[in-house]
Amino acid sequence: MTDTHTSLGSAGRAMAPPDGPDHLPPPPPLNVRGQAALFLDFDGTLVEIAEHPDAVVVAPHLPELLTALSRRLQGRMALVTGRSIAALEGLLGRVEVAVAGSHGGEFRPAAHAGIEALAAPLPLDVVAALQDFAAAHGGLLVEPKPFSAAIHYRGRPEVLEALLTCTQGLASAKGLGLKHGKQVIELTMPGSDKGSAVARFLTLPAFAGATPVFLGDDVTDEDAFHAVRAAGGHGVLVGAMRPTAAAFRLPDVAAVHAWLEEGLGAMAAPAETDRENRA
Ligand SMILES: O=P(O)(O)OC[C@H]1O[C@H](O[C@H]2O[C@H](CO)[C@@H](O)[C@H](O)[C@H]2O)[C@H](O)[C@@H](O)[C@@H]1O
Repeated sequence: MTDTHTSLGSAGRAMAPPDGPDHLPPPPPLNVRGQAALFLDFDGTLVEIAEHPDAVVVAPHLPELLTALSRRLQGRMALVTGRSIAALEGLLGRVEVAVAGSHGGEFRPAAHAGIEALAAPLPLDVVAALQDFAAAHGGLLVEPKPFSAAIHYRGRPEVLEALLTCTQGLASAKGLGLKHGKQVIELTMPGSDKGSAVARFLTLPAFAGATPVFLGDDVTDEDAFHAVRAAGGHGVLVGAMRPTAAAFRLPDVAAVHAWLEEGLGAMAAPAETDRENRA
């Protein structure tokens, strides 16, 4: 099944460059000696897309890989997902990594910190309106989150036009953001997206002076690609080529895992780095 979605970032920016290259090179190895900061999307980047949000398969080594990377980067790493943090941890377990969830609506600034709300809760009547639409159209999946709600139309492309009319009306009436991802439309509280989440991480002491890298597959990751570019870093598009603000590309989830493992393998543990610095 193809994943059709809009060609605009969620902030409505055209993804640069619209007439840009038809291919992008693979990213350089993670800059282990420098001050790399690593930001990772989840669905389509760390796990393959599945027919249902609960059906994704987490590779057994993935939680350990993420925790090890975060430690080696001395906390300069975060997962930045459209899922709620609770849903993410339901799949991954409690990984020791900073996280932004619900498209930047919720924020855990460090591995062992509490979760901060960066947006007001979505009004309950918005979720009810999406559930009414879902019931009237053969039972689409509605995924409520603390600061956004997703309605999935995977396998039901015929409802897209009506769904866009419904969600655009709700977004306009309630002053909400609308994100059109892979076979999903999400309504979000205004003022937060993956770009604002990355920018917030970069203000934290742990990320000071870091050169950020963001890996993501979906158009909703374009806000984050813009944010890392603005901070002197770069985005890595995962999947098929499309107009994007990313500078590099990896073809699939397997290539992402291989790139992360290569980066981890090349990294000296902090204790070893200290020894090298003293030598
Ligand atoms: O930002 P992400 O971590 O990539 O999350 C984006 C959305 O991912 C999930 O939906 C997508 O993945 C599902 C499982 O592969 C798939 O069935 C669905 O069609 C995709 O849109 C998740 O359910 C959403 O809440 C996330 O916002």
